[in-house]
Amino acid sequence: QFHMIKYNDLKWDESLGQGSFTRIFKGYKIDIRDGEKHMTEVLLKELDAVHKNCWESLFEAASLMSQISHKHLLLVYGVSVHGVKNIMVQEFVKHGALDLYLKRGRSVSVSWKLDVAKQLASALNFLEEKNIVHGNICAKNLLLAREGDPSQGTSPFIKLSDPGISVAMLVVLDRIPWVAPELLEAPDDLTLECDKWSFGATVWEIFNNGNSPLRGWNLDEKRQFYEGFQQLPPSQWTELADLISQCMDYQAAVRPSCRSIIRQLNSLITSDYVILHATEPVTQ
Ligand SMILES: N#Cc1ccc(Nc2nc(N)cc(-n3cnc(CCO)c3)n2)cc1
Repeated sequence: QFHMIKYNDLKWDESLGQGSFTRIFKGYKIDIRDGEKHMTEVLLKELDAVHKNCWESLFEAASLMSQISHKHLLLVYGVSVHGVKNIMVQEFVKHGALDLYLKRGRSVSVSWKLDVAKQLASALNFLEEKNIVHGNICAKNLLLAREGDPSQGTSPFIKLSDPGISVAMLVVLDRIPWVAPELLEAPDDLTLECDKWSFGATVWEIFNNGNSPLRGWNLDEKRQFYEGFQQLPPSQWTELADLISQCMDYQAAVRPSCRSIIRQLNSLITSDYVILHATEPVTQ
C-alpha cells in the first residue's frame, strides 16, 4: 500500500537533523511527467539500519496515514529501499516542526495558537471518524506549512506528521506527559482517548512557546507525576486550562469528544481574552 520510489530518483540535499531512530534530510524526487523531468522538494526520512527491526512499525504507522488524505495530514509520497537503508519520502513542509518554530521565539498571538489547536482538533476529528488512532500527537509532530501573517490577515497552516515509531516501541516513560497514563501498564492498548490526552499536552506546549512539559524531569519524577494523578501547570486563562485538564483526565472515558473539543475551542476563539492578549504570549 506504499508507492515504491527508485533510489536513483532521489537526490539528497542538506541534513535537517535527526529524530530518535531516524535522520532527516531535505531532498528532491525526480518524476517524469508528460515527457518532462520534474524535481519535487521532499523530506527524506532515513531509518538507520541499526533499528531495522522497528522499520515495520514505522512503516505500518505511516502507511495507515497514507491510506487516507486530509488537508492537515502530512502527505507521504512513498518509500525507497536501498540495501540496508529504508527511506520514507514525505512532502517537504516549509517551516518544519512546530516545537522548534515556537522555541525560536517567534512571538505569535493567542488567536494564532488557537487556530493551530483547532486545525489539530479537526485532524483528530477526521481520524476519530475513521477510528484511526495516531498515537504520537505532540508539537514535534506538527509541521508548519504556512507561518500566517496577522498584518496580511493570513493564518498559520499545520500538517500532522506520521506517528513515527509506535508507542510500544518507544520508551513509554520518555513520552510522559504526552502518552496517556493507561498506556504505562498496557502500551498496546492504544485508543482514540489516548490521542485526546496527547492533544491536551500538545495544546499546553503551543501555549508555552514550544517548551516541553515536565522539561528536565527524570524518568522517576515523571512516573511520580502519573502515580500522583498530577496535572500540568494550569494556564492563567481558566477556560483554556479547563479544556487541557478535561483532555488530560486520568479516566479515559470522560475525556471530551473531538466535537466537544472543537466547540470549546470555538468559544475560546470568540472570547474577549483573545482581544485583550492579542500579542503577549500566555504564560502558565
Ligand atoms: N530549518 C528548517 C526546516 C526543517 C524541516 C522542514 N520541513 C519538514 N518537512 C517534513 N515533512 C518533516 C519535517 N520534520 C522536521 N522534524 C521532523 C522530525 C520530528 O517530527 C520532521 N520537516 C522545513 C524547514
